[in-house]
Amino acid sequence: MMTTEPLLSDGIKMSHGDIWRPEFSTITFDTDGSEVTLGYSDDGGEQKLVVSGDKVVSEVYISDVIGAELKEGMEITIYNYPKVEPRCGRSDPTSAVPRPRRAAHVRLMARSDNPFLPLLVDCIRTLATGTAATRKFLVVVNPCSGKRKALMQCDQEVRPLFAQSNIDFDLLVTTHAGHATERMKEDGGDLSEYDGVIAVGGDGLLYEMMQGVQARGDCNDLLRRMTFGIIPAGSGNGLAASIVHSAGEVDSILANTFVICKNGSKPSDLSLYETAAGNKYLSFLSCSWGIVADVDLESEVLRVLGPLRFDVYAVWRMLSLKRYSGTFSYHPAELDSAPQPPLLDMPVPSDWLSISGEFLCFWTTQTTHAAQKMYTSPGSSMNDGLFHIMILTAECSRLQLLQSFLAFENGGHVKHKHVKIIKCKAYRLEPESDNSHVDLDGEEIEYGAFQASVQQSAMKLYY
Ligand SMILES: Nc1ncnc2c1ncn2[C@@H]1O[C@H](COP(=O)(O)OP(=O)(O)OP(=O)(O)O)[C@@H](O)[C@H]1O
Repeated sequence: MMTTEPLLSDGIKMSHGDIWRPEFSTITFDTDGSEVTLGYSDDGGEQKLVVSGDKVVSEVYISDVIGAELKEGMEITIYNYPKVEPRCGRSDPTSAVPRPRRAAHVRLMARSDNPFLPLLVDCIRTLATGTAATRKFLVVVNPCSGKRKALMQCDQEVRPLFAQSNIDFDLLVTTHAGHATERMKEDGGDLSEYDGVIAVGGDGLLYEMMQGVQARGDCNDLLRRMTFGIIPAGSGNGLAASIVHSAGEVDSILANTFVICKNGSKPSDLSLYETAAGNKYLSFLSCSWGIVADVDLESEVLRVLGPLRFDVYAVWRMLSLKRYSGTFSYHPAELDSAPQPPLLDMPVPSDWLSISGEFLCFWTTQTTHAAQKMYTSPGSSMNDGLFHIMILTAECSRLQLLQSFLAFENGGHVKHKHVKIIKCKAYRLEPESDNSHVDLDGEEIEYGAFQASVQQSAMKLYY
C-alpha cells in the first residue's frame, strides 16, 4: 500500500509509534555508573521515553520534550521541560489549574559507539516536534517593548530553547517604529526561506508586522504558508496570554517559547478594519473606544511602570469619568446573511442591529485575553469566527464600572448585569463625541467611523 507520510532518511515512517526502531534498544547507556537502555511506550495514549535498567529509572513524556542532541558522537541530551509538581501531595490530574514548566534535561552517555545513535536523536526530535529537520525563523525583537528588556530576554530565555529545538533564526532588532512593517512588506526582504516569523515584544509589534503583511500582493498566500508566533516581552501581551491559556500553560516567556518549539500550528482569526479615511488594517486581538482606549493609549507616559501603568491610569480615568457618544451597529452572529459590511458611507443593512447613545466602554476582542491578567472574553476561542464585544453604557455607575474592571482578571465581569456582551461577525462604530481614541491591538489609529469583519482562521499561530 502507498503511504503519503513523510519519511526519514532511511525509510522510517514518521507517524508516531512506527518511528521507534527495535535496534534502539541495543544501545546501552550509562547513568550514575549503571547500565540503562532507552525505550518507547505509548500505553494509555501518552507517549513517553522510558530509561530503564534493573528497574525503571525514569520516564520522559514526549509532550514535555522540545528536542534532542548528540554531542561528541556518544552523549545524548533530551531537552525536557516537565510541569512542576505541586509542593505538597500529588498533582490532581483533573485540576484545570496550569502549572509552570522547568528544565529537567536527561543526559545519557553511550557505553560504546553505535551507528543508531544519530538516528535515535532524529527519532526523538521527530516525536517531539514533528520534524528532525532544522527549522528556520525570522525573529523580530522590539528593544523598546514593555520595560525595554526584550533583547536581553530574547538572548537569555528564547535563544537557548530554540537551539535545543533545532531552530535556526535570523534576528531583526527594530530601530524605529514602523520598522517591523517595512520588513514584512514585499520590498522588505525575502521571507521564503522561513518556516515561521516570531515577534519578541508586545502586541503592538505583531500588529506592525501584520500591517506589512496586509500591504503585500501575496498577503493571503503568505498567511496560508507562514506560521506566526509571539514571545511576551511587552506591556499588555494579550495574544501571548490567550495562547498559553488555550494551551493550558502558565503566562511566561518560557511557556510561549516552549509552545513555539513544540511546532503545533493552528488556525487563528484575523479581522479586517476599514476607516472613514480609507485606510485598511489587519487585527488579531482587540479594538477599544472609550475608557479602555484612553487608559491604554494615554498611559504611555507611565511606560516605565510596565503592566502596572494600566491599573494606575484606570483609577485616574475612573475618578475623572468621561462619557462617549456614538452609534454601534452589528451583524448578529446568528444571522444567515453575509456578514460583509457595505461601504462605510452607505447605511448598514436592515437586518443589522444598532445601539445609539452614551457609552463608557466599547471593547471588542477576538481572543480570550486582551492583556495578561485580563480574561476579557472567557467564551471566546482563537478561531470561532466571532467578535466578542463588551459594552458598558452611560447608565452604569462608577462603582459598577470599578467592579467590572476588578473582575476582568478572572472573567467574572461577564456575569455582571450592567455588562452587555455581543457576539457578531461584522460591526460598525460611528463615534459622535471626539473625546477618545480608537485603539486597535494596542496601537492608535485615526479617529472617526470605522467598521470591521472577521476573517475566520485567516492566519496560523504556534500554539
Ligand atoms: N526600535 C523602536 N523604537 C521605538 N519604538 C519602536 C521600536 N520598535 C517598535 N516600536 C514601537 O513600539 C510600540 C510598542 O511596541 P510593543 O507592542 O512591542 O510593546 P508594548 O506596547 O510595551 O506592549 P503591548 O503592545 O503588548 O502593550 C509599537 O508602537 C512600535 O511601533
